[in-house]
Amino acid sequence: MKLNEVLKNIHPIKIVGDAEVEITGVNIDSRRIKAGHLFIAMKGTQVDGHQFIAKAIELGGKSILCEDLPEPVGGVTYVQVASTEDAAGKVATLFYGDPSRKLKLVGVTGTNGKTTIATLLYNMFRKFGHKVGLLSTVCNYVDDQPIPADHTTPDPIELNELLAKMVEAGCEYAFMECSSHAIHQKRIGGLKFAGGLFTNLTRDHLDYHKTFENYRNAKKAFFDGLPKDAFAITNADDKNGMVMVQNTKATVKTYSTRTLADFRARILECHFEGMYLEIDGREVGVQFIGKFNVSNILAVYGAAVMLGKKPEDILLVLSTLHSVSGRLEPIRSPEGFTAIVDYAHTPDALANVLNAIHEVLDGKGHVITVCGAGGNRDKGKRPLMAQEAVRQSDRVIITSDNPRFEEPQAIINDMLAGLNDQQLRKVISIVDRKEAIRTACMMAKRGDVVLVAGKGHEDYQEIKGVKHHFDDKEVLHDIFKA
Ligand SMILES: CC(=O)N[C@H]1[C@@H](OP(=O)(O)OP(=O)(O)OC[C@H]2O[C@@H](n3ccc(=O)[nH]c3=O)[C@H](O)[C@@H]2O)O[C@H](CO)[C@@H](O)[C@@H]1O[C@H](C)C(=O)N[C@@H](C)C(=O)N[C@H](CCC(=O)O)C(=O)O
Ligand SMILES: Nc1ncnc2c1ncn2[C@@H]1O[C@H](COP(=O)(O)OP(=O)(O)OP(=O)(O)O)[C@@H](O)[C@H]1O
Ligand SMILES: N[C@H](CCC[C@H](N)C(=O)O)C(=O)O
Ligand SMILES: [Mg+2]
Repeated sequence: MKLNEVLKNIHPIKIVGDAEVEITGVNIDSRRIKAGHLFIAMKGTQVDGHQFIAKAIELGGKSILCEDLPEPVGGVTYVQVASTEDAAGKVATLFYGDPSRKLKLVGVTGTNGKTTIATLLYNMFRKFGHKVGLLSTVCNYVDDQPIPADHTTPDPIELNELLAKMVEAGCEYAFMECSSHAIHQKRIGGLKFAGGLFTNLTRDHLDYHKTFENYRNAKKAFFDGLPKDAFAITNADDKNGMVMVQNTKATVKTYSTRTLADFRARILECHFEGMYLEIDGREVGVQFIGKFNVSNILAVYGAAVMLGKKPEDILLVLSTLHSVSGRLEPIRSPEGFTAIVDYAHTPDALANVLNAIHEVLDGKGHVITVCGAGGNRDKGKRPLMAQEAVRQSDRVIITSDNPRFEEPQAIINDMLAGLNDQQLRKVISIVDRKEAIRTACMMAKRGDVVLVAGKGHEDYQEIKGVKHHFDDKEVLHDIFKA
């Protein structure tokens, strides 16, 4: 492909050299440059990619997209733009054949529920007989082929490469999570969305966005960017639900478990095995628990309706779907208590999961919670998470999540600092996560619930840059076998 073909959707300030040069690849990371690639130099949060331009040329890069023109090297073409961050997605999309226009792409954003909703939509549309793609925190899929994910939303190059693979595999639909980081860094730039979904907004990632307002605006930018022929489905029960869609060109639809909305549901009955719901006047049994999952299910239902599926067919498939890996996943112990592995890693998610557990327990058992908080992430949420855990549990064991480059005990101390003397009486702290889970299981009696929160599907614990194998579910199964 020729360089000028991938520049069609951007407005270069200046081009130095041959714009007709053939390019064999596009990359934002100099370390991945191969002969003939276009290197896009981006100013990141850690380093300025411009300092790797020489390295990219040394590795065979034949063209450079940048904001600041360096001293030119013969035989290399330079394209200057105002923002490489803005250009990267638009360029990558054209290089990969504009894949998002060749399938129906639906994005999900919000603080909690993205993985759940995107995965349920993926499972549902496969059950409808379509080939489907999924981009999510847990794993990416090109039809039935899993491709490991290390971000919630991949970088613009990997993202378009994956979408192109989906198109090539014959996928008609793709469902993806759009994290606030990704929207803010324009990783999704240049993509054409058929629809967007909003879940909810509570505090997270303030380490990155600094203020709640910036965080909200990052999410809102996704809806601002949707085209006229897309749909925007928002949660009318969330304070920020209508804010999200106030400037969108897309067709707005709402869902609610409480007020008037386009898509509505209420709980008729609930057990640990699932719930009976009434959705838009029809009854359906689902294999999920928790009020927040009713919202997630409604978002899925609404998206399927907007994608042209019939309500009765949607409900039939919904009743066959089950919980997403590490999201409210129950494991029964031989002693007769229930362990629940969940990915709740924000104060709000913890509160919701504990609520869901109490809805089912209905006062007939104790709740023992094991939780921690991730290192090198939002510190402000730590004391709040401890408070939420204590508020709705009989005992709490505070432990390590992914300490990353922080001291595990220091993170635990930040959590404990949120508690008063009376609250502290319910709490013990054990740095070693395996020991913490084991201790919780020793405390539990028949009918109790042990909630193991924070890591969900993760099969590692990240300590000082190294990912050590660790899997909450595996630890529980080992304890139950012994
Ligand atoms: C804070 C953050 O979001 N950082 C992301 C960002 O990196 P950055 O801008 O900091 O990059 P940088 O390290 O400063 O480098 C600048 C540029 O120089 C390039 N470079 C760098 C070194 C080199 O030798 N050569 C080279 O070319 C880099 O490729 C980059 O283009 O852009 C990169 C490419 O897209 C991401 O991989 C990187 O994710 C980091 C690893 C990360 O941990 N991100 C997390 C916080 C994240 O994105 N999480 C969200 C949401 C999670 C959630 O909602 O739960 C996610 O979508 O996963
Ligand atoms: N609609 C919801 N409202 C509140 N909490 C939710 C909701 N859905 C899921 N949760 C809780 O949040 C946790 C994370 O859910 P999920 O992985 O679906 O969210 P996510 O938005 O993908 O998170 P991440 O930002 O880490 O990718 C779940 O384990 C559950 O505890
Ligand atoms: N994708 C999120 C998930 C965090 C999950 C939790 N286990 C942690 O490590 O904090 C993040 O990177 O902030
Ligand atoms: Mg996710």
